[in-house]
Amino acid sequence: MTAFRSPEAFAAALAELTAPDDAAIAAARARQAQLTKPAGSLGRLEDVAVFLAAWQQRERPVLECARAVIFAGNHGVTAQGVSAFPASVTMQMVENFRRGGAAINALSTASGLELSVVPIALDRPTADFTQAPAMSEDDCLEALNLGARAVADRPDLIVVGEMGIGNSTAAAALCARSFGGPASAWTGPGTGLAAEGVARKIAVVEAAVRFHADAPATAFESLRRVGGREIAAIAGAVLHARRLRVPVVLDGFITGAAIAPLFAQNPRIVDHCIAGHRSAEPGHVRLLAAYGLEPLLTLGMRLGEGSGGALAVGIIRAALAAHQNMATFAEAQVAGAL
Ligand SMILES: O=C(O)c1ccc[n+]([C@@H]2O[C@H](COP(=O)([O-])O)[C@@H](O)[C@H]2O)c1
Ligand SMILES: Cc1cc2nc[nH]c2cc1C
Repeated sequence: MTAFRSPEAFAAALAELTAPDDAAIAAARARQAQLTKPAGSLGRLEDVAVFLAAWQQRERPVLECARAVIFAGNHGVTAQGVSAFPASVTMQMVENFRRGGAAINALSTASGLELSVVPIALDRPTADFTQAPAMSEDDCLEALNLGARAVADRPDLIVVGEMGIGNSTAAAALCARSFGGPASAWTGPGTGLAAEGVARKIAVVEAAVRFHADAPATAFESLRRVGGREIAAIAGAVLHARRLRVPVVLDGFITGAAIAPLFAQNPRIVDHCIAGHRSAEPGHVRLLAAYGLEPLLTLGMRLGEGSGGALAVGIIRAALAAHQNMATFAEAQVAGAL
């Protein structure tokens, strides 16, 4: 399966986004209006049920096959001392995911999610993007297509997650390139840099933005130049999910930043996305505000690996349980509003 055969095919897919199903939205809203509660009293749970109805194209959406997918990649920019951890941790954490010992293993089980781990060429880190494009066109296309493959069987919902030491630097560079603003507005401690390390990281993001300033401002070129393999895979997964009308739950700052260059080209890209949580990484507040997305949870998490997205699926399941299982006023013989 090759969803994106060329940078042009990727751009064309981004230009032609599917729309939510208006009939399913109307049917789901009508059902919500009949359930035994004052109108609107379940707050965002009602919106979540209607959102899933819109993308699954049915009045009563389901989460029988819900999947968390973690893409992993290595980053040449780690040579600049931008992370509190060594790059070797990326591969070691992939092994931990496989053995079942990571937070995402526990949280995806707790939320009834199938878990898929997709390491991408970990033995070939991207180039240091302060000095060269992170990836070749072919490598970027391959990563986009690996992302698309993770949703090709049309699960009922997908949570996107990532693992990649150094990738909060790539995420900051993608945000700065896509939205502008000073590098300092998008750059934070990541895995736990102290103030001096954050200052160095800001200079690295500034250098990256400067180095690529004259490159075409397309989503593909931004992903290729200052992204990473796991970041491009997330972009490919989100875009292909849209083609298949699979709703997406975003995780933290890095999964959000993966679609920043797509948003700059077509802001409708966030319409089939739920922000699972708001990460403690400072740039995430600004990013979610730019997208107009209100996170479901704010728990001070900043782990990545899909953990906040997985946790939000518990809320989404509750929203669907209420939508599916509550009695209507007529069924329960409860009087409606005066
Ligand atoms: O999801 C987030 O908001 C988040 C915030 C900070 C760090 N992370 C995780 O930590 C790694 C990136 O941090 P760093 O410092 O190595 O750039 C990567 O593996 C992410 O999954 C994730
Ligand atoms: C231990 C560790 C686990 C992670 N999971 C996602 N990013 C991570 C970064 C580190 C350092």
